[in-house]
Amino acid sequence: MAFLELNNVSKSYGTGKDKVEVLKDINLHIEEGEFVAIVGFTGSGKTTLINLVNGLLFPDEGEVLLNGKPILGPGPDRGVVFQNYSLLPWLSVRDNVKLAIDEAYPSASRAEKKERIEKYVEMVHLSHAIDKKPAELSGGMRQRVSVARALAMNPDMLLMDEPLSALDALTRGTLQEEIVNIWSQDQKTCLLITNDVDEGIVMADRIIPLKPGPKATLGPEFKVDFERPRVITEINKDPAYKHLRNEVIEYLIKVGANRKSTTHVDLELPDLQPIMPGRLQWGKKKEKEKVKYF
Ligand SMILES: Nc1ncnc2c1ncn2[C@@H]1O[C@H](COP(=O)(O)OP(=O)(O)OP(=O)(O)O)[C@@H](O)[C@H]1O
Repeated sequence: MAFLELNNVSKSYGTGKDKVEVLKDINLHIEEGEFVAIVGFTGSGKTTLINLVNGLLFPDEGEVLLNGKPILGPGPDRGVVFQNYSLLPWLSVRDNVKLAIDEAYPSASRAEKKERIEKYVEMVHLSHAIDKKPAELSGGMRQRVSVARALAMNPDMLLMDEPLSALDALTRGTLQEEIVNIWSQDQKTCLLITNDVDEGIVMADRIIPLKPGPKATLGPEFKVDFERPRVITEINKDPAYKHLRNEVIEYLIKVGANRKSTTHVDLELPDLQPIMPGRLQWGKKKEKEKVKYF
């Protein structure tokens, strides 16, 4: 039994002639401690898929099981990081994180909660900004708060729905590295939704494409065997990296073209960019980032 199981899951919105069949026959098994990236096209149903795991949606057919039990709703066992940060603007960093801790540890003492808040805010390098409000933070800092808030609940699983897609390449790279570092310390099970193949390769153990919808289903998995920590400036010189990247991209282009020829719908491809010298070199620029945030 896998830690997370989606068995023959289908999900539609609407009824009658307005019915949209978004996901069809999704089968996904994730082992405890594994980091899986789902990479897919805009509008293919990635958020629908993560909401089925989060417990905000329920399948029309099939089952979603966590630790062998059906998911009945959201819970502190699953921490979620969204694309749009979803912080409460009138609360400080401290109080945004506290909200999550209050939910996950309602009977903890005030001192225990304080210690926990400070530990996770420090983990994402934001101690200096703990009393600031979201409006006083950059996009990258806000996303760090989201990550701290999700982790502070000590969830069994971290769900990330395109958490970094609104960030610039440097901040994105730094946060990818930080999330992976935290993941490797805590060995949470992670499900990442992304439209960036490089992000999947740098972060995940497996990349699984979600084919374009309607009736989107999962494609074949691509194993990512590179040793960790993965530094993009190192692995992008590796022919195996280029080979894997091209394999995933070629697959996505192929399924995108097939779907386009049968549906007459204009598909927006995921973020497929050629490898450029200097792109995503956060390994080198991390020091600069530190100067900015510490
Ligand atoms: N509540 C809803 N009611 C009706 N249709 C919906 C609803 N939510 C999503 N859809 C439709 O389902 C499809 C998949 O949406 P979803 O948000 O899961 O895709 P996505 O892959 O996450 O997209 P994006 O990459 O643009 O965020 C889209 O066609 C969308 O319009």
